[in-house]
Amino acid sequence: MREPEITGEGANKWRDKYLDVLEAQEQQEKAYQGDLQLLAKALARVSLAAEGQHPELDAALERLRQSLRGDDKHSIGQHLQRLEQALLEFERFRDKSAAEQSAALQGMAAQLLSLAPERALKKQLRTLTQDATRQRDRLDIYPGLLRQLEQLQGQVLAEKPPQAAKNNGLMARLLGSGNASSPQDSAPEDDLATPSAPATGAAAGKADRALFELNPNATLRDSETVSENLRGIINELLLSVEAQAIAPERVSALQKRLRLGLSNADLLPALGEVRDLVLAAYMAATRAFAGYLTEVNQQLADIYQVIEGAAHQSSDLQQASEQMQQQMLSEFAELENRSLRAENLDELKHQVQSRLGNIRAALHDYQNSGARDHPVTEQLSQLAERIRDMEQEASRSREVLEEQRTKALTDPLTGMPNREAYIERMALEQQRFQRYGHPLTLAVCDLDYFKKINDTLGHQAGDRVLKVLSGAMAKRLREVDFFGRYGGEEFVIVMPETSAQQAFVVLDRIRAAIAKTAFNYKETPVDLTVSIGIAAFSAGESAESVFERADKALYDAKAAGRNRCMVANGEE
Ligand SMILES: Nc1nc2c(ncn2[C@@H]2O[C@H](COP(=O)(O)OP(=O)(O)OP(=O)(O)O)[C@@H](O)[C@H]2O)c(=O)[nH]1
Repeated sequence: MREPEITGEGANKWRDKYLDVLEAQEQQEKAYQGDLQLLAKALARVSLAAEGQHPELDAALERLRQSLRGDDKHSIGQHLQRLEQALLEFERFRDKSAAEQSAALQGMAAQLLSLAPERALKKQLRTLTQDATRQRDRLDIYPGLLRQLEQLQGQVLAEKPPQAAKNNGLMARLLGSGNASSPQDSAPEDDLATPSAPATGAAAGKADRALFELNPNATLRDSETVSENLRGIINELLLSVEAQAIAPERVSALQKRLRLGLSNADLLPALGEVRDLVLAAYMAATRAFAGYLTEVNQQLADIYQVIEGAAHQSSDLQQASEQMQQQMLSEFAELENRSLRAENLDELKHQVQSRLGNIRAALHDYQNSGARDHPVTEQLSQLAERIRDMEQEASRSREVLEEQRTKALTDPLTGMPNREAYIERMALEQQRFQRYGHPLTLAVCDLDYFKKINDTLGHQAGDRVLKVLSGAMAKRLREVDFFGRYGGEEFVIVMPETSAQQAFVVLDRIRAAIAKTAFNYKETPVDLTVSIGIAAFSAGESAESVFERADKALYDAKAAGRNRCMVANGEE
């Protein structure tokens, strides 16, 4: 068959169309080539900018650039693959180096904190440390943090004469080097009457600022003794775990060594001993509980066996038995389930006890269902007896756990609730505040010139003051108020159903009473005053934010001359 002939006009039309398409394609290709070149240029620039981070990454980037220039026979695809590997390696390296930088920043901040700078600087240093911890993956923040640290360092060092910093190196302060207090240290900082009693020695004079620093170049002399602060911390640690119960001789030997004063050579072994005692206490508790659970399991297995045997008895009995078996199986399943979900020992024990109670009730029902005359009943009643014993044991364990919990929430020095207890109580009060909207006020209270008491009368006197003062304040508050030690010489007071103004009236009365009270330490009068910052919760406000405002008000009270209460701005 013949092809239809294309006329001259038709042929022209097709050619024009073809030429148009060809031109459009050529332009597209040109544009594509242009984009490709721009992309290659941009990639080369970016790769140059990324240089200097890590040697392997640099090498991979160089190869990529060569390939982009066409100097390399390998394809870009191969180089990109290698680059990806180098980037993964770099990411690991970057995380590690971020962690190291963060640790170094924190270490530097800790050193400055150990020089006991004034409150505002101390606070800024702590914030900086928190920032370095919270955002440690963000390398871009480090230059800013370093600049901040540099400024703070300048301010701290301007505050502390370099001489004092040099003579009282951190390690020396930690260990109470035996140097006499420098005149700067013992000079009164203010117009408060200086108590007439002589300082109780250099160790006591400097102990207050002790912080532990690992300094590989520190020179240690055997005559140096561990500062009172460190001793206090170790003692508190021993008191707060059950070490006394499991290794009383080791604990009293360690306490004796601490009382007599540790030489530098003894310091590390003593810390090792503390670590071992704490671990031993923990392991003993874990072992005891594991033993208890094994016993529970054994009991449950015994019960199950007896019930299974009973399942083949008379039909009435069999029905009762099957019913009980069902109940038991579901109790076992529930026990297993809840044990897995339990978040702490206390909860776990509670679960075990309540499940055992259910199993016992099921046994009781079974015994009352006509099974009394059956020989298996005797076995069951023996088992029930044993389960009762176990329940009593579980209840005793709960009491012990409750005691431990109370200990964990109590500050061992003052016997007052500690910061953990404050956090717990605050969360509760905040929930109530959100639900009912009744006024809720927080106050932060700080002893004035406490460092001077430590410096002039010694650390033990300081401890005594903290104890007496906290008792004096707590007893003047209502039952519903919360009073706790937040840390150091700082206390917190949570006052439900109280506005900032009402809190001011109460707390200012307490402040005045403290200022008027004659405190004595070994017959030496001690002037005690407190400054208090007060802030009331406003709708939707977080506990941290209220604390910050109360703390700021406390700063203001200090700055305005101390021995006063101040309400946070805008609440008067
Ligand atoms: N004895 C004793 N001293 C402590 C304890 N905790 C913190 N300190 C000391 O309390 C002192 C607080 O000193 P600073 O923060 O300078 O405050 P301050 O001397 O009270 O001065 P202002 O608060 O500005 O009036 C430091 O010397 C700490 O070592 C403790 O448990 N016992």
